[in-house]
Amino acid sequence: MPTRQIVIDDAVPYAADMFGHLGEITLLPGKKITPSDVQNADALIVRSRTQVNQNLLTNSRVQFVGSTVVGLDHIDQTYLQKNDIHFYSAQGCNANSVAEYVIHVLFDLAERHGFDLQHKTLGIIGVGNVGGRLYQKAQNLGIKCLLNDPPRERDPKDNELNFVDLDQCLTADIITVHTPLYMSGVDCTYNLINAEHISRLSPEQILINAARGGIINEAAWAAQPLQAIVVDCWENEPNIDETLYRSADLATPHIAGHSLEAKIAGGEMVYRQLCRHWQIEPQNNWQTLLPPDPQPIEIDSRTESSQTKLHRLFKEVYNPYNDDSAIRDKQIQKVHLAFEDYRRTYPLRREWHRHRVQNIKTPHLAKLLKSLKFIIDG
Ligand SMILES: NC(=O)c1ccc[n+]([C@@H]2O[C@H](COP(=O)([O-])OP(=O)(O)OC[C@H]3O[C@@H](n4cnc5c(N)ncnc54)[C@H](O)[C@@H]3O)[C@@H](O)[C@H]2O)c1
Ligand SMILES: O=C(O)[C@H](O)[C@H](O)COP(=O)(O)O
Repeated sequence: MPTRQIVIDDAVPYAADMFGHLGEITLLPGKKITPSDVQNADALIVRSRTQVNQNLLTNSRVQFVGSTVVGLDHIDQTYLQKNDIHFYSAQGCNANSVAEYVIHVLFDLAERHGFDLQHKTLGIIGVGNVGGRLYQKAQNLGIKCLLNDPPRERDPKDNELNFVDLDQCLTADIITVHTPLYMSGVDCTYNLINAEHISRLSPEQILINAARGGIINEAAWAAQPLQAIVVDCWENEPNIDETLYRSADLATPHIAGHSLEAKIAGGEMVYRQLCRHWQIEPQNNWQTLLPPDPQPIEIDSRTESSQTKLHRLFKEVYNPYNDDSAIRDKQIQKVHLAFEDYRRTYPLRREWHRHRVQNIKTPHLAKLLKSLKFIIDG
């Protein structure tokens, strides 16, 4: 049998080590994969920056497409299905990474604006893999939540949670969206939070988009006085809107899902699916290449409040403002240029469960950290 050819987005970590025993690997920047690159490929492994459609695949022999991310707006699934091309998407691979990003942001906003998160309500629009994990974490932290997810609410079998309608959810102190980007249909999410909704928000409210640009009306959002505007996902990335960018309290370049664990999980889920598709036994030796866990973190202060201690801990683990300042510039053209480069060379970020915390003297905090999946020592 001729050696199989596999084209992979070079932003998939450990791709050659993971997929190398399945065939001949060609690594390319996701945005630059062309029809000629995939013409003789048997499998195509992408992230979100490759538009997978007829233009790309019409003359290729690709029979397997794997997307190592969650969003599906870059994939023409109808075309793949019509042409009997097996498609697999790593749904949920980065849910924890995004949920942790939002919690880090909440703690930072609480410190900057001097409020206690337990006195705030969090409105979660879209309660799937990301929204569901965020809800769990928020509950563990004693944050009251309002949940909005009409598709789940309509499902008679899905009765574990209480949902509210969008208008009710938009009364929360802090609102965060975690839906897919649907351009049409009964659950259309494009402009889901429209100018009318935004005009009714108060200056004390906070609005976060770490899902997809376009779910929130950006022109109205930029003009509305709010306590904080947090944007990770933008329309027309990387050429993001300057007015919204200058209005944002935190502007990150679509990295909420970019923890190392999330990127590896996405690649591994697709890898194992391709092994199943080609009936080849998966191998694990690439896992020996993973970086060691971070150094343990000490928390030994009995004086500060739990929230302050937690906030110090969270900042030590990850500070989203570093991802803001990394590309911030007075000239928007420089921000546009830095946006994609920074994402492709994103610094190492480890999820909470890779961190050990030691010397905790307050049992309440130890219990709370365990519920948030930090590893507690002593
Ligand atoms: N910023 C990032 O790095 C990042 C990372 C992961 C995912 N995302 C984005 O976040 C989205 C959600 O990710 P996920 O893994 O939770 O997906 P998911 O499919 O598990 O969850 C999406 C949820 O949204 C709900 N939903 C659909 N239409 C809705 C509507 N009109 N109103 C309210 N809820 C609606 C669905 O019922 C589902 O429960 C993804 O589609 C992706 O675009 C961004
Ligand atoms: O769709 C997703 O999973 C996320 O938006 C993810 O951050 C996309 O990652 P990218 O391919 O843009 O690096």
